[in-house]
Amino acid sequence: MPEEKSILNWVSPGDKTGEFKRQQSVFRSWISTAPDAEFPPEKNRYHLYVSYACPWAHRTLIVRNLKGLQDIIPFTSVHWHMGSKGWRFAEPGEDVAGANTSPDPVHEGFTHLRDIYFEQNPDYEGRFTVPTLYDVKAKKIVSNESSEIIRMFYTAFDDLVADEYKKVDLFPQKLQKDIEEMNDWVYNDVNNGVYKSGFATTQEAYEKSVTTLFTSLDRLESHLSSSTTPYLLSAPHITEADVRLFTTIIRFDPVYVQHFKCNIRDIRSGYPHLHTWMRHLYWDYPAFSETTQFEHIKKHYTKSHGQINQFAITPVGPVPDIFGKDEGVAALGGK
Ligand SMILES: N[C@@H](CCC(=O)N[C@@H](CS)C(=O)NCC(=O)O)C(=O)O
Repeated sequence: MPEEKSILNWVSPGDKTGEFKRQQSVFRSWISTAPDAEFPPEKNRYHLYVSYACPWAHRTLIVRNLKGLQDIIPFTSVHWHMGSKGWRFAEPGEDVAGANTSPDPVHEGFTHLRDIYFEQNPDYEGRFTVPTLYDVKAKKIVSNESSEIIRMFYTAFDDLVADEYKKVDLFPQKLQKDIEEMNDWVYNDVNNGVYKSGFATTQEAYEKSVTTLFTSLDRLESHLSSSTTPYLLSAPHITEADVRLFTTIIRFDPVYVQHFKCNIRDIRSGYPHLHTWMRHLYWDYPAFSETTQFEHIKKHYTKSHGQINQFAITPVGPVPDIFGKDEGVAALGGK
């Protein structure tokens, strides 16, 4: 494959700005209860392909769990390594950490996620990304945009889940405006900001992104310090804003601080409110802890990005990946 065509070139070699520019997702259909819907909600009809390493896919696993969709939407995680053909499935008999890290159970013989994209269109030229929500019956990709997949999960399957899950409202009417506003800057500066910092190929592009990232982390810290509840928007329960921020913050100390050079501060010693908020979600809600696989997270980034880490050595620390709920840096022996 010529260099400029490699999917592992995160900044196009011809781009003098050195800035990472994330592409728009291509598949944007919706699962809907409308009478004539192409993709109606049905148990076991849809398969969710994720990577435990990926923060965008992680959103969908958390929401699937919070909304009680585990028996309705099966999922498979790809192997943590991304090579020149993109994400691959585990091979038969291969031992990969985490539940559902099997070969593709839907398509016998498919070895890579991209095989599913080429099944749709042999001339497909977009990226082969997780999450991918796939309709097994129609053999079609419904969506590969996490922000939309999670919103489908909020309500589309409500007729199929128990009442306790129907009640889970991650996008309540009265907070929608606040959530959208926060999504806007948190997506650009934080969720995508770590990638813009880490993939930058000029000093200027890196510094611009990393400075914006930390300004926005400061803003989140101050936001949480005045929250009247343990959640981001002073809501009495988890909302979309918590889910979307969590998947970046949980990866921050283990990977982004060193691998993406996001090291002005770290979460555990520099952001007490974010640290408490993150550990509350992780330790008190299985939806967050059961879907977090630190081995995938650490190995994926450090062993897949040859341009950043030539020898693919995964740093041992930080230790631990996450502190216990009531521990802090002092647990390391410091005061
Ligand atoms: N906007 C997409 C982004 C998804 C995305 O970029 N996923 C990454 C993994 S973290 C991926 O699969 N990248 C493969 C590639 O770009 O080749 C979403 O939120 O669903």
